[in-house]
Amino acid sequence: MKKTTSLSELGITDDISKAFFRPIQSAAPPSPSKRRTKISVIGAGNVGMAIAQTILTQDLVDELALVDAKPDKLRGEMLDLQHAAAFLPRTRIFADTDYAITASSDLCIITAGARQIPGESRLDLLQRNLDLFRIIVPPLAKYSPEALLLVVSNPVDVLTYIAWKLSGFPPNRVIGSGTNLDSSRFRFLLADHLEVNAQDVQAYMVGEHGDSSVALWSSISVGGVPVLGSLERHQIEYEEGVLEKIRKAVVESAYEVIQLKGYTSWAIGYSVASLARSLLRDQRRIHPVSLLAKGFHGIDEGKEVFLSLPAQLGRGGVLGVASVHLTEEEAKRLRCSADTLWEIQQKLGI
Ligand SMILES: NC(=O)C1=CN([C@@H]2O[C@H](COP(=O)(O)OP(=O)(O)OC[C@H]3O[C@@H](n4cnc5c(N)ncnc54)[C@H](O)[C@@H]3O)[C@@H](O)[C@H]2O)C=CC1
Ligand SMILES: CC(=O)C(=O)O
Repeated sequence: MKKTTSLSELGITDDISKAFFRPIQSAAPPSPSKRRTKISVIGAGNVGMAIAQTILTQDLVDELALVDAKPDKLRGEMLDLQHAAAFLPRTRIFADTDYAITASSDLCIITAGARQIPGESRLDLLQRNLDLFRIIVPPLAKYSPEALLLVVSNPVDVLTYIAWKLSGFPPNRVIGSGTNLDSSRFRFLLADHLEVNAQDVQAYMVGEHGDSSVALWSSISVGGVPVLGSLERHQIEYEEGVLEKIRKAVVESAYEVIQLKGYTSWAIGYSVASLARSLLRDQRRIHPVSLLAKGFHGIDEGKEVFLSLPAQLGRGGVLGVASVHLTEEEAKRLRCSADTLWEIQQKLGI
């Protein structure tokens, strides 16, 4: 791939900066212990670029590396972002088809791969994206052995398991974006219905990022007030059918966007940038993300599946799983999701 045209390539040397700035007397070089933070985004498609641009506007890193298999598209995307430099916090952006540019990343975000066409489920993408992950994950692990891996490509839960196996990383450093997005959709629908701000609604979807995701009704609160308890106190009846309709609306919202515009991108961009912030800035915030879920809520210890549960995220990756209460029905649905994913994984031979 052709390199960015820099001023030095045009024969303009770094010495020129001396015409503008002279060092102060007795200045020491920058401290070697002050490391620059770096994120690599693999896949410069709709999702990868939405994530990249959200990361840039939120000033999350010093360096952003982009990798894709299509060199022209990749260079075009890189230049387009670089041309916004005058309006953005200073971030060094570079791109290549060679994974060497991802070296020493703090966080690698994988978005490469096939996406659903209308009518396809996320699980339908598995075989195509499994083959890609065999190409993508080993070099990422080789060039950034200390990095956190954040998987976005679908089906995200099974691919997070695969990334864990292929990387050899400890499970706390391999995370799937999971139901962080589904939970945002859930909060939006609830906030819209209740006419409140979605940021004041605490509500989690857990389990598979997909058709079998589980809504945790008992833990929904608005401004700290538990919603179901409050309805009961005011003797407002609600029906299980209504709750299931809202859950279905969350699940179907991705299909609707794909039907209408061909893909989803903006919401996943913000969702992943929020995860990147919690991880790299050690925010210790709780996010529902896909993690190694065996042993939680009755999921068999022998079943190595990745599913979303509310987890505390920080610089070390997954710091812990929140002890949220699940009703017996919710736990049963979660175990059902785990069984489905486990059966799929058994057939992969990984
Ligand atoms: N987890 C989630 O919540 C969400 C996941 N997704 C998933 O994200 C993935 C990407 O979706 P889009 O960006 O819309 O697709 P896209 O088709 O726009 O982009 C995919 C990119 O991957 C690149 N690619 C293919 N093989 C590669 C390789 N070996 N190395 C590097 N790059 C490679 C392609 O050149 C393309 O630029 C899909 O699997 C989609 O289902 C999408 C939205 C939300
Ligand atoms: C495509 C997808 O996984 C989503 O938007 O939820």
